[in-house]
Amino acid sequence: MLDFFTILTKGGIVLWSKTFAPIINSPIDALIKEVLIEERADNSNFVKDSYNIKCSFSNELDLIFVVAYQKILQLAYIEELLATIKKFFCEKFAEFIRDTTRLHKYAFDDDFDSILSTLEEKNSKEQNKRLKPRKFEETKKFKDTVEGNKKLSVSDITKPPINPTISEEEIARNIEAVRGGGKPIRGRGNRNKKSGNNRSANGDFSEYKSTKKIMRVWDNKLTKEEMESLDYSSQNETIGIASTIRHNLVDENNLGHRSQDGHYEGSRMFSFFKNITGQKEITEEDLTLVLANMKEHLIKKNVAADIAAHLCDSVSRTLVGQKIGSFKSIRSIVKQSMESALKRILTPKTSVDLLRDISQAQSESRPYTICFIGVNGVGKSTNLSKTCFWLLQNGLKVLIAGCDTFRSGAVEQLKVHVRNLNTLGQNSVVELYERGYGKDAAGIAKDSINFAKANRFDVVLIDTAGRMQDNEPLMRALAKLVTVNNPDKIIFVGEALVGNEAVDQLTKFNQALKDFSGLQNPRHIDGIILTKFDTIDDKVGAALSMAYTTGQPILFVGTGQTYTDLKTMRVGHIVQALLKE
Ligand SMILES: Nc1nc2c(ncn2[C@@H]2O[C@H](COP(=O)(O)OP(=O)(O)OP(=O)(O)O)[C@@H](O)[C@H]2O)c(=O)[nH]1
Repeated sequence: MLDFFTILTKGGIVLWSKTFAPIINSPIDALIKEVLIEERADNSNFVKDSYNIKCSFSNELDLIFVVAYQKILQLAYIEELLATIKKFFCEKFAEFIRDTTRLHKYAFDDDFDSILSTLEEKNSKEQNKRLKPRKFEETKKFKDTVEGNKKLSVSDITKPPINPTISEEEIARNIEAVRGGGKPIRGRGNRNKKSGNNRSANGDFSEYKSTKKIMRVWDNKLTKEEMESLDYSSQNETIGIASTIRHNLVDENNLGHRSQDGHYEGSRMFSFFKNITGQKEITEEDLTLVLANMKEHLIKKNVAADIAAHLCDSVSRTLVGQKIGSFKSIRSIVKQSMESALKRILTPKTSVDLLRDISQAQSESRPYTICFIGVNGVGKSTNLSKTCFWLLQNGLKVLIAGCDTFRSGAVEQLKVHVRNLNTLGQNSVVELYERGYGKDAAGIAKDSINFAKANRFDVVLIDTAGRMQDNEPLMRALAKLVTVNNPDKIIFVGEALVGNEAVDQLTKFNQALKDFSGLQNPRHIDGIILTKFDTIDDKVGAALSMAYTTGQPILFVGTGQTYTDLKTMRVGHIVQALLKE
């Protein structure tokens, strides 16, 4: 009659369960989501698809007892079953439940079967009584039917009483019966299962609940039910039917597994249970699966794999041992904690107010110098020009230093930008300082700064050649340029398209600045411009990887190929995009 019964902690650990029929569409998932997690009104009764699901809570031991059965059934004993199982289980296993230092086996199958059969038997007797004509004659309904010619429906007769209240005495009586103090309880079909010392040799467990063995009396006074219960003649046929039913109704791929103590553990449903949590301390085990999913998710968003792993480890360290409120899913807690971690990483720790810094330099009567570095083709020259446009819009006088003396066409590219920018701004003043190709870039940068100082430029933007992070001679040349000129800001220009590569680039650029500078206090990357942001949809992981690797802010993001496609980064937007499913 039942489809499923489970006992789990509010922390989501299934202590014991029994599946009577394949569960379709996982109604328990819906129960957890709609009733428990979202804390909808009446959280002990729930109808989902073809199921009625009822649960009962033991607040003392933080347990949930859940039963599912077909909603077309009117099972009058469900409340009583839940109450009896709850009391019995809590009493029997209280010590185990409270001891969270290790896993315990909850050998509860036989007790459960006995309680269920007691109640089923009791219920069927009560129904039989109600169905006896003598009783009907006494009922008003019967009189109405006779007098008013009204027909009785089956449900009029069999419907369970609404909101039956189960007394403590009744529950105690049920338990007493199961423990052996009561009358024999008839088995429910698993007679050949060896499950206790009190079983008779032939597997019939009518004696099971009594410590004293009661022999069957083989007289001819068997009731119809007793006759049926002893008739195994159709067993082979039943097996055949069962295999057909299994074939048609059970998705073998979706079957769960059997636990060490032989309990069937469904697949999806259980994993969902593991995600709910009550007033308990979070353990590493609770987090494993959710964090593995989170790591996968971040990597899909293009976060470098190592960084995704570090972040998940740090979230785990933060959460393990924390006490958390009832029915919050581990997933939502992890998400919340990850959100804070992401915000922390992405929020600038140093000033991103370039205009204020420039104004400071103005007050010192010197040009503010910014050096753009990065690997080949990432958009250094283009985004240097966009930055220049922004500075010009702010009324500043800008000198661009053409220090890419390596790639042919680099200087001409800058000339075009300077011409464009001068045309665009009404009172803009931007000039290019260049000495062609093949010369020492560090020297050209130095000359340009001197020129800027002499000619009262507010800012010098130094364009450098693109170089791969493993090219030592070029990295040495870059370190020299930085050492000689000591720019106010070293901006790393990186593509938003990179994944794992981002970490390698940044680490090696910083390492080169340190190793090849010959300075006691070497410089490092001060900020980042993330280019081609318009091409990555929500795969914004590079922003995180770069900020994490350098500990420096993303000053701007490049969002296209025009001068206005330079935006300041909104931390909230990046975090949202990173966590978006
Ligand atoms: N979609 C898009 N394209 C960009 C963006 N920034 C730069 N680009 C394009 O990227 C290409 C390379 O840009 P450059 O500025 O020449 O790159 P670079 O880093 O100076 O190149 P090297 O000097 O060879 O290292 C050009 O076609 C740019 O138009 C951006 O934010 N979005």
